[in-house]
Amino acid sequence: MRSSGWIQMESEFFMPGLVDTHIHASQYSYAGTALDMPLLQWLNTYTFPVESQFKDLEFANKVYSQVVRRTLRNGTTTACYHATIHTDASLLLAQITNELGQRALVGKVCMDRNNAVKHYKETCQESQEETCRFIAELLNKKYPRVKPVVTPRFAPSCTGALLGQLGAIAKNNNLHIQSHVSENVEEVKLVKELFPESESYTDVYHKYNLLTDKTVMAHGCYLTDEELTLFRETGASVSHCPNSNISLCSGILNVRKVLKHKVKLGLGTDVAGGYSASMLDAVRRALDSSKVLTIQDPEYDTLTFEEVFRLATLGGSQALSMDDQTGNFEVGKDFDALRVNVAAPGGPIDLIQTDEPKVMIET
Ligand SMILES: Nc1nc2[nH]cnc2c(=O)[nH]1
Repeated sequence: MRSSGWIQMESEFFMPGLVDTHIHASQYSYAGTALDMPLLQWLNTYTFPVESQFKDLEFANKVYSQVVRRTLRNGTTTACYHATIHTDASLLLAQITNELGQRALVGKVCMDRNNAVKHYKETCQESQEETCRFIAELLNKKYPRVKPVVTPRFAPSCTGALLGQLGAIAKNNNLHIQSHVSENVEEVKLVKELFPESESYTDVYHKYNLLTDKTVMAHGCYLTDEELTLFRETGASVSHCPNSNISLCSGILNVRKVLKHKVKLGLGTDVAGGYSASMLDAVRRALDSSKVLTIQDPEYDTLTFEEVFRLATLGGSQALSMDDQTGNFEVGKDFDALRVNVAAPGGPIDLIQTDEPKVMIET
């Protein structure tokens, strides 16, 4: 066997663990609520006030333990997490993922601009110093599967000075980077106003050395051909978060266009913009979104189930530059696997005699 998606048995099979390339652990407490506003208002009204509570380590411990347990139960063996601006709570999230056995990238969020909720931001210097402390303390723990990821929240929350410092920190420590890009029309317009010298939203990150082959950017609904070319050239990837894109009425990512540009692509739940912490839900929403594009344009080549399954596994590991360790059952990788029993008593599946499991092998 060279590389395989499924290993088949009677009513049970193993499949590669699911890879969530974008999830806000700190937003889990209000997942499934508060989806009545577009992105920028939603951040100011719900998200920032909730995230500011993570200064309280007891609260952080409660929410982070719940979200890691829940995502593991949902089959997420690898997750790329946004925490909050609080270093100690972010270290706690890393500790919890390590203890519960999830492979994870954990990011202490950086933001030195926030006019709406003034107490939920750092100075540029604090953000830089606390990021360095977060990285040093986390690396010092030597967790085998949990690593830090440099996390500027998104361009509107950061000054150019902070973005530049974070680009340098990531480079000097050879670290992953995560952020958001081109999620919503109003946000793209705001970035143009805040960074008039940049050619595009993507160019803002590129200018500050934040686009590398270890960068994952969430959403990208409005990326132009030129921006996707920049992603391709730098090796940066896109995290497609269909539940969130629909729930916040942000837009619909044209996955075919991203794939045509040969940009690495994974799937994300984007809790709590996305109301579900399940990657199975992300698979379903990705298929639904693709079908909406086909309804709008019958020439649009709808994604297949097999393609979306791949995005949720190997595609995600490629997007996180972890495909040397996980994503499928290729010899030499770690065995991040889900054991699925489709005939489990009381389970959600009714097996009909003619049902045949589909065997997918990728070589
Ligand atoms: N969906 C989403 N987009 C963002 N852009 C900046 N911050 C966020 C966030 O928390 N969620």
